[in-house]
Amino acid sequence: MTSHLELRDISVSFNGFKAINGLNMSVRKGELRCLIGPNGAGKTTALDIICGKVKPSGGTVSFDGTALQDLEEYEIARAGVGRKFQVPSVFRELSVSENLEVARARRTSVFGNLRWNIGNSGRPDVERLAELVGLTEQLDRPAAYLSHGQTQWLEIGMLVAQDAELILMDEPTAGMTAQETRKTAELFARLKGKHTLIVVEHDMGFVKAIGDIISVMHMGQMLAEGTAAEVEAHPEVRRAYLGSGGISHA
Ligand SMILES: Nc1ncnc2c1ncn2[C@@H]1O[C@H](COP(=O)(O)OP(=O)(O)OP(=O)(O)O)[C@@H](O)[C@H]1O
Repeated sequence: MTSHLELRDISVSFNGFKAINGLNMSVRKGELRCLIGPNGAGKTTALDIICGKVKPSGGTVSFDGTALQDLEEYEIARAGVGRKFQVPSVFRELSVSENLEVARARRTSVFGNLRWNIGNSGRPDVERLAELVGLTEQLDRPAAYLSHGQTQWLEIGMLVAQDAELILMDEPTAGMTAQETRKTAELFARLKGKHTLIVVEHDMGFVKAIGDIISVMHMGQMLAEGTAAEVEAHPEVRRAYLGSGGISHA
């Protein structure tokens, strides 16, 4: 099967330091890929490259056959790539439904949200989006009053409302309670298949709960890929995590 997203021989330097050094990664359409690795491995930078926040000094990023590496951030967003940052970018003074409306208005597809059969008919669409991300009871609440977990779900709902085909997330469960983390795993299971997801995570319990294939980065390169059992047993992965409490404390 041809890949949906393909990073080939990507390099990035910051002031002469090679943060990414010959990175390769292929992700299939509809896949939920977890990206793990010790601190400083280059995971966040890899997401920054895909969404255009950081430009590679070498290599190519291909998404659905389109070369992204030379496009501007807004052009990459328009091509269907959505990024969720660690600090959510919701409008705190607007209600949940207003935030979802704003995101729907930013949608690039003229056919409505085909992935979820969410069309152009107004509030019922917003209600369906809120249901998807578990915020039905909060529809009329200002985003400022949401819990930390609810705010993360709202931002994910906004990416769905924009019809982002590829959703990139950096540590989405950081700061969440155990119950919120569980609900997030359930949400990701619903999104998988309809969207392609790349999730950078340190919580191995969460990674095991959601991921099919796990990619392990180390020193700006791809060290290993496989199931949780495969990467945990991989000698080089074990070596990379030496001194950091092991992969379970990634
Ligand atoms: N804007 C920048 N300027 C200089 N160095 C940077 C910049 N961004 C990242 N780096 C360096 O590049 C390397 C990779 O950073 P990155 O944040 O991608 O790693 P990470 O795997 O996401 O780490 P963590 O798990 O700690 O978030 C690190 O050594 C980091 O200090």
